[in-house]
Amino acid sequence: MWKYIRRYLHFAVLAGLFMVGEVTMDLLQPRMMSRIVDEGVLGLNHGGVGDMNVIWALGLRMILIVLLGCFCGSMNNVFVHISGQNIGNEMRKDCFDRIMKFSFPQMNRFGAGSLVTRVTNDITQVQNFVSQFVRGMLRTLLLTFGSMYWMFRLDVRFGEIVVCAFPFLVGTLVFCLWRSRPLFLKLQAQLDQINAIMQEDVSAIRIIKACVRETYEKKRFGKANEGLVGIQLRTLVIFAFMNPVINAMMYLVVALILLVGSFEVGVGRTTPGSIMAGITYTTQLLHGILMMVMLFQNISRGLASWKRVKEVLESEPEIKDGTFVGACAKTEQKMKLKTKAKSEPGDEKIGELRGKEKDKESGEENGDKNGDLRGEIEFWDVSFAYPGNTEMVLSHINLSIHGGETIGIMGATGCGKTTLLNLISRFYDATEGSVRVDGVDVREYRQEALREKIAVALQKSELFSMTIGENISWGDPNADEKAIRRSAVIAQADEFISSTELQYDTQVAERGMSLSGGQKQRISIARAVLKPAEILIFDDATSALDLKTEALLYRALRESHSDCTKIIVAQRIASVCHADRIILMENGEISACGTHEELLRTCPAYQDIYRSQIGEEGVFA
Ligand SMILES: Nc1ncnc2c1ncn2[C@@H]1O[C@H](COP(=O)(O)OP(=O)(O)OP(=O)(O)O)[C@@H](O)[C@H]1O
Repeated sequence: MWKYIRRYLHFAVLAGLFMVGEVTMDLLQPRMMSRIVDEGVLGLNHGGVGDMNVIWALGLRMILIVLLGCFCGSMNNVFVHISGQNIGNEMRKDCFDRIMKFSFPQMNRFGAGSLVTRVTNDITQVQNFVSQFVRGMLRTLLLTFGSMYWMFRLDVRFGEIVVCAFPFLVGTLVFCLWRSRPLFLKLQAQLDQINAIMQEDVSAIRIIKACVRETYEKKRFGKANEGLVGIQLRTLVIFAFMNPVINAMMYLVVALILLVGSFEVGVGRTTPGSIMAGITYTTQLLHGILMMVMLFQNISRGLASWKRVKEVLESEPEIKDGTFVGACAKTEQKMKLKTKAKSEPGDEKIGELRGKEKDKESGEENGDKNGDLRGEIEFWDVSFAYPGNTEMVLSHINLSIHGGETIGIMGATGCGKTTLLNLISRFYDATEGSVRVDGVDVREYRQEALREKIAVALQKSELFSMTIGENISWGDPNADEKAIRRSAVIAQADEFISSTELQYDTQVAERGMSLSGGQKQRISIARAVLKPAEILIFDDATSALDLKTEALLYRALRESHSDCTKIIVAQRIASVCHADRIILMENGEISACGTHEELLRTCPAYQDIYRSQIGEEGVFA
């Protein structure tokens, strides 16, 4: 936390200085009151005759002190909040940056609900803790020890009474802190649960309504909410006992001071004004201690929250960046020069691939390792198991995809198609073997450089609450209106967008709730198509489109993106029949590879799929 505090230490120091000013003014007042009573009212120094001049002079000085105290207090608040808010702001930014670098398993480990609680509620608690610490701790300490000092100065016995009460007060505080800290950790964990249920329920509201599960979800949410209330009550009970206990102790101190003070006045060792000042100091001390109670609540909660924020900040991204920045910035000119490389299809053996690699590496220099390659992908004996699992989801995949080639991938659900694609973008690292893009192992790339080469459209379209145009240009923020419209035309989205009143300025509701599944998919495809990438991946991205629209889309794509490597995962033969090669996957392995015609002739599994979809034959003719 010091790292954050250090950046705004100057504000914290200024806050501290103003706090010293404020407390000094507070501590001066009882002394003056005592003099007004003793000298001005009772006239103890003038033979028992009161002195109005003393009352006026000290009264004016007291007003000045109050005003100065007010100014110092206000300035202290300003600087406390500047430092607290800025520290919270920096932490939120750092947490967000860190989360963006998390691998998927890391995301799963924390859970979306917990991450949201940590970045919002937990950081607010830490922010409060810092503010309270800077303001409250210093004030409490100065007020407590300052009051004690002045009580000793007034009368040694007053000081002794307070010193005797002090260990009991501190003991009560420590006890409460010790009992409440684990509860605060539980409180934040319970908030995680509530956030997770809220997120799930809000995004699944349609299915909840459709299945009439509102009552069930209400109960689930209610249970989590009751859990939160239970923990909150347990925490409050601890502090609810603490306040009266401390109050009682302090009133006992006041009573003792009155008792001892009356005796001392009787024997002429002290004055009534000093008793008054002693009681005021005791009240200040009480305020100090009560503030400490508040402070300890915030410290306790803030420390529990800081532990959770620290877990996020200290989680090292599991997927580490390489240094290779690739030749992705090598522009259009190269794109035009590049001739489409469509060599003979077929699996290449690792030995041949390694031989090819050597040839390429001979030309590698100054980061231009991959020379003129664009959109070439190779899988070298790749096997993969999800982190924490031992079962291989992919085994011994050997595949070479040439730049500009169109590859269709088919296979039963759960056979590993998406997993295979995830390895290209390096969302996961291969467990064995290596994946290479443009001749370079994906682990050597800076992730940003690698992913700049790749545009992805998924089956579940993620849209944002912005206009349709902005959703499309999200793929390339520099794209102009013409380019946005062009990609929408390719994605067969222009027609329905143009038919709306605001066209590309139509606002999309959160998560695209205002659009149909097919419309969402087409906008996502337009976004992917717009991105100036070398590899275009469609992971079941056209599943919600009718066959005619899908056929038109792929035809437009073939014309507009002829140089781009295209990988199309689909369940329908109609979606992949025009691909240069179709790969059939079974249980994490490539079971067949060839053109549509070749597979129809030679592959029984493909023939089965074809027969089951025969009603659609007209479309892939
Ligand atoms: N994050 C994950 N952690 C653990 N196992 C996973 C994870 N994601 C997928 N799997 C498992 O990996 C296997 C392959 O999943 P994958 O999503 O690649 O299949 P798929 O062929 O794309 O399926 P579909 O056609 O249904 O989308 C499945 O058995 C799945 O349960």
